[in-house]
Amino acid sequence: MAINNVASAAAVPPLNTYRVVRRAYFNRLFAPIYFSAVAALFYNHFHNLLRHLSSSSPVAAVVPTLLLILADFIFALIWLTNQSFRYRPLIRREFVENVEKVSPPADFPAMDVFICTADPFKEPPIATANAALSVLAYDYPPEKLSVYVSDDGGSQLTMFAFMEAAKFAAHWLPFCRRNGVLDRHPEMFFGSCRADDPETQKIKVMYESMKTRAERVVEIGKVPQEYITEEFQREAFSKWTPDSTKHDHPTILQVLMQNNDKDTSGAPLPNLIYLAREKKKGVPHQFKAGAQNALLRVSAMITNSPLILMMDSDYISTDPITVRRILCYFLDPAIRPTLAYVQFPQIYMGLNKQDLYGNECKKWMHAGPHGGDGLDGPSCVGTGVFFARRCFYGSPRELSPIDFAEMNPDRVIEKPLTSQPPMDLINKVGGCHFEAQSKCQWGQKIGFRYGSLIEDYLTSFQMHMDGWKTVWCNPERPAFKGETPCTLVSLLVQIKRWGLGFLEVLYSKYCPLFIGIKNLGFLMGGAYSNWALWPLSSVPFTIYAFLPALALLHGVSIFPKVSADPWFLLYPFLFLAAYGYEMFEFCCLGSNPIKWWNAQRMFMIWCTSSFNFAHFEFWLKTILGRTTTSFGLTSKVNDAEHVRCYERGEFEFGAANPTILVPPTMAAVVSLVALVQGAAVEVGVKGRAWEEIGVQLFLCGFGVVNSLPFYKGMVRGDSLRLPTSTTVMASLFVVVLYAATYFVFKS
Ligand SMILES: O=c1ccn([C@@H]2O[C@H](COP(=O)(O)OP(=O)(O)O[C@H]3O[C@H](CO)[C@@H](O)[C@H](O)[C@H]3O)[C@@H](O)[C@H]2O)c(=O)[nH]1
Ligand SMILES: [Mn+2]
Repeated sequence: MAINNVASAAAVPPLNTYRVVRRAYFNRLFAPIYFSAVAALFYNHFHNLLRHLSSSSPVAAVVPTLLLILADFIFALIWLTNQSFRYRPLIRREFVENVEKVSPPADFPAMDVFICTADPFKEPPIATANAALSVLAYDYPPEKLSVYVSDDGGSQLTMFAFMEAAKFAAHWLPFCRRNGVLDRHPEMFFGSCRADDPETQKIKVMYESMKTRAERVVEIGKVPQEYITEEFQREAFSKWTPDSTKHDHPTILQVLMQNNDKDTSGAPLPNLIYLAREKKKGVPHQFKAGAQNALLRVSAMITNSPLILMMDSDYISTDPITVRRILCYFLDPAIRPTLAYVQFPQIYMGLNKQDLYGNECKKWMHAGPHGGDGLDGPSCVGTGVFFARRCFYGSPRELSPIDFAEMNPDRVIEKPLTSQPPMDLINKVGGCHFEAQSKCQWGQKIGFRYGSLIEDYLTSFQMHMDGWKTVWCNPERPAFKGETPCTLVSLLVQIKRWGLGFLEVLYSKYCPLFIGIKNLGFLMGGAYSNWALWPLSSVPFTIYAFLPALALLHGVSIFPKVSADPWFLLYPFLFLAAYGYEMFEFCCLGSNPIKWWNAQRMFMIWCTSSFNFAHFEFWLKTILGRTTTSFGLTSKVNDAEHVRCYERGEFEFGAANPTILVPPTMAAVVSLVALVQGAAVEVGVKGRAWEEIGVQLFLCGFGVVNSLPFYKGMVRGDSLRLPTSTTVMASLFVVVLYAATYFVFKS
């Protein structure tokens, strides 16, 4: 049934409600005060600039002032656009118990689930299969549920794991139903349950055998003959020709389970479909966005469900009623017509107690969407998100042109899948030349949008500009949980990719600062701008990490003297108020001050490292006119020693190529040296009044406190210490910087 047909507007029991959080009102009082202080700071900056221009040594004074103006301007822009998220955050509640009163289960809309995976060695197929099992077991009519796996790795190893998962599902689904299991992710369930009754024991044995087989094939790198026992398996594997590679193979589609198959209790099973879209060397495949668009088209030919759940391979569902929960929005006649998607928060497993690396991303992954929800809705984060299929095809008012009538998002397929899907059409739409030949502007006007490594952000931005609205759903029991890199270098590389993705949007014709504010207004446009400006934070953080310290090393004072002077007092006010509010917001979102501290420290490291490298890569790419050629998939296989170190709460630096660690190490070195030089030589030996260089001493001290894990890493004895070569290289660069800035400060 199409969602538009469900429930008439009359006498619908409430499905959802919301309220604005109280701190929004406090912020409306606080923000104008802070804004006035920012304005005063700029008045002071420009006043100083004019003064310096007429001084006797203008270069030494003007250059630092200009850099500080630039840094503070970017800080101010980020603060200003961040107000969008603080203006009207919502708390929502769903009345899941009313869903069946609005629509009987037989009339629920069908749902397709898309799971993306890209490499069996970085994303273990058993984990992806577990993710699929967690959604196959949703508390939802199975004949209305279809799970599609997109395998950009085009690997038999992944398909094999899914064949095993299909066999296991026939036992697992009725087991979960019968026992009211809440954790329907087998690995998680068996990890936390004692399995002392015979039924659970039996199913655990089955699971372990499936896991062993799936892991074994990855270990040996192929599916051995003795594992291929059925004719349909032989047929499926024969779709790989001897010259098939990851980057060159035809479309491979295999239905692994379908509605006319029955589980062990006799109930129908959901559909489970494996897809490896066609790949050819030299034809751009647009990474995850390309995979999702192929899924959109292929699924249109088979089930064309009006609702689509998107999940990454490192993501699992942790609450079986989640589909019913989102129906509280998709069945609400007041919300439904313009609702593009319902986004759930990214909540991660495996974080250490105090979230050492700030992976939770409270500010961006929680405060941001929470605040966006009170405007036109949160931006999309790519996983744990339920879309209306319709939103990929034009604005709510107007359907875009489509390639085939089958792709019409409003086309309803009433009968469950029981026969072979139309392979001629599927080969066509799954083909790697299809988009280039289509007149429908895939990736530009329809489907997931191309042009940024963070397709989720760009796509949702354009959907909002098309007039769609979105919802942030954050239930008490998390609906999804995911994995996140827990090694420092892989995290920094991931953040670099995200930074590059934002820069690709910031410097494109879709720059939210212009087109966003123009189309969506100051608040919503500001919200999208805030995201896009994220990697630009590297400019002020790098300036503040190096400039005050280098100036101090040259004995130059660049800030107002510490005194009761109001121009000086601006500094502590702006610093403490910004930091204080952020910590307060963190705690309001269920975090604590230690996690906040770790997150702010990590953010500085991202800024000096990941975002600077993202800028470098972006400009290199722009100047050389290259398109992005690599995604830098995060590996989900963690080294045990790294994990132990992380769990102890210590930074682990060991990596084959730690260049990405050089800039934060430089910041650590320069802050420490400048602090010692400032306090001991300037104040101690030369007898300079400390008030003159007080702000610089404080900033260096702040840098030192934030760099403590780096100093510890330098002197630690274990194998995951900060490599000496990195420290030496960073120190050499600091010497170069010191020498280079000599001419500025001594001129
Ligand atoms: O060519 C590719 C590359 C990646 N992926 C899939 O994309 C997903 C995300 O990859 P991962 O390495 O885990 O990246 P993350 O940085 O963790 O992903 C986050 O950031 C992405 C970009 O914003 C979003 O799309 C994701 O949903 C979000 O979880 C995974 O399922 C991959 O299998 C593909 O399908 N094809
Ligand atoms: Mn991921």
